[in-house]
Amino acid sequence: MTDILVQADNITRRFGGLTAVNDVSLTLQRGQVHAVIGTNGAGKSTLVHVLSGEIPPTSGTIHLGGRDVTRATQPDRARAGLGRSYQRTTIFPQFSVFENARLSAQGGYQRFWNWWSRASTCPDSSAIAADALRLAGLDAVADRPAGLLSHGQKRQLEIAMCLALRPKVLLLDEPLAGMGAEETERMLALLHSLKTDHAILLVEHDMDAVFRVSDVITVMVNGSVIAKGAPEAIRADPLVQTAYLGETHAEAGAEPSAFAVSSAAGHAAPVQPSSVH
Ligand SMILES: Nc1ncnc2c1ncn2[C@@H]1O[C@H](COP(=O)(O)OP(=O)(O)OP(=O)(O)O)[C@@H](O)[C@H]1O
Repeated sequence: MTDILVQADNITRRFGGLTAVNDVSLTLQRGQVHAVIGTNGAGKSTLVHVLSGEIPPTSGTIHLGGRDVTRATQPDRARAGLGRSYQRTTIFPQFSVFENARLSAQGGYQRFWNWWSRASTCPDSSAIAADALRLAGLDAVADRPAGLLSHGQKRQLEIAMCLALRPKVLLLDEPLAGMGAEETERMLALLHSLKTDHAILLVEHDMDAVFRVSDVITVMVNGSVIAKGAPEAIRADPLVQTAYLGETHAEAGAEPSAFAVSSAAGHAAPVQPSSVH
């Protein structure tokens, strides 16, 4: 059985005369975090929108688990195992953390409607929600109103709500935005633990985090892929250095400041799975 869950081939997306995504191909594989990085306006979010089914590609094809979903709707792709988180928070603040996860589970769990029983007593969606909260490291705060969570915990809850739909693939658009150092560590540990059973696409501006957690990195500039490979290869790629720094710096052999790593040894610290709370 192949572990390639998503195969996108030659994706192009135009907005009028602007080519936001230009002939991009990528695969998402179970067990891997595949990051897509690039300067502002490079086309990263547009690519995520196309993969999730929010907008159609102008051309190209997308296969999910071997099935052609290029023209499938967003709900159809979600049912086929594609989950996504958004840059904005999408939780119900007045509901408890558990209720948020359960509502999400109910959205994805299909059963004959039972008119006379309360939705909150549905054992299936409750079990799925509890599972998703445990995976996301939020079981200890399950009863808290979601609006009272810290920013980092809210982002974890979004991922839990995504997990409650029981996806095989996670498309994560800037999950670290606005997070402090401790929250970032927790989220990286969560991504590290989730990749065992999922294929993860990560769009993220925090380069230190990207280089620590990713197995594969695709670099986009002006809609096109200029490099793809393991983090070490991407860090050393002259084309990438030029794109991020400008030619003069790259020729002088400087490391792009965006790729600077935080550890004293000069290597990014590995993610510690045990730090998921
Ligand atoms: N709905 C739209 N209509 C017209 N142009 C769009 C639309 N969405 C995106 N674009 C344009 O497509 C290009 C790529 O945008 P996109 O948001 O995908 O880039 P990005 O790499 O995600 O940028 P950022 O890192 O700033 O979020 C930009 O020039 C943007 O202005």
